[in-house]
Amino acid sequence: MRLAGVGQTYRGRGRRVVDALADVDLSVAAGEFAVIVGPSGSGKSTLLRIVAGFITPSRGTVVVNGAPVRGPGPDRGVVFQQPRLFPWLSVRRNVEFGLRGLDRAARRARASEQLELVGLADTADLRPYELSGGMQQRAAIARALAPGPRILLLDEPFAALDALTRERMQEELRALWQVTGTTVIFITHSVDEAAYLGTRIVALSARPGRVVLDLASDLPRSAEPRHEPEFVSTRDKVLELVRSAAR
Ligand SMILES: Nc1ncnc2c1ncn2[C@@H]1O[C@H](COP(=O)(O)OP(=O)(O)OP(=O)(O)O)[C@@H](O)[C@H]1O
Repeated sequence: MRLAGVGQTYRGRGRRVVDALADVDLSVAAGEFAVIVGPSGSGKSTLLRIVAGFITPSRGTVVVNGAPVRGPGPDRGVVFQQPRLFPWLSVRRNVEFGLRGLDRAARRARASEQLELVGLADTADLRPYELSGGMQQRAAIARALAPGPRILLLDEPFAALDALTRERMQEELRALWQVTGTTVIFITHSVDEAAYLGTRIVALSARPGRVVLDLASDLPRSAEPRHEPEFVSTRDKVLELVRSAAR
């Protein structure tokens, strides 16, 4: 995935103009777990929506898997802060939703595989509202992964969860990333989350968002990675830059 000179200016009603992103150059290699962190309003969601193909940027080019992005596609799966599951469909049917090209048996098999992967095999026939928030978000991740995207885009997926569930989900997502080999682009405003998850941490400045830090990170995955000195030093480095860029 490569962004070159990407800028986004929103033109609202009347003369309201918002410069959300300015001149972003960013390459994410296949298999990376890239976390984009920045203060509120730094254009993180805008950047994700551009890569997803939901919006065409005002300036610059976006290339995914060697082809320019012209809209959403099955090569990119998206997970939002709210799970956005269809309440009238079972969990299984929600996961099958993005698999319309396949026949019924193949859809079912693929959905079962994904539900197994996220630990929801036993709840496949329930409706989303019968699941906890963390389980709903796992179902949303299974739905996004079901078509086998090359890139998984997540926009603050754990922000609405309680602290313990959030930590568990972070660990599960790391494990999923390791088994699937999917490239991950993860948006957060939490510096801790960025330092914990990313193999690559990209920090954006306050509006308009510009890249102010692009750091490779290789935390030792011990029993308590958050207690490792590497975690603390990465977090402090990111925090300092995000703070000074927000001023
Ligand atoms: N569709 C839109 N029309 C007009 N302005 C918009 C639109 N979407 C976003 N903006 C503005 O662009 C700026 C960047 O928004 P964006 O949601 O990308 O930032 P963010 O870093 O994800 O913020 P947060 O962490 O608060 O979610 C904000 O000032 C926002 O008000």
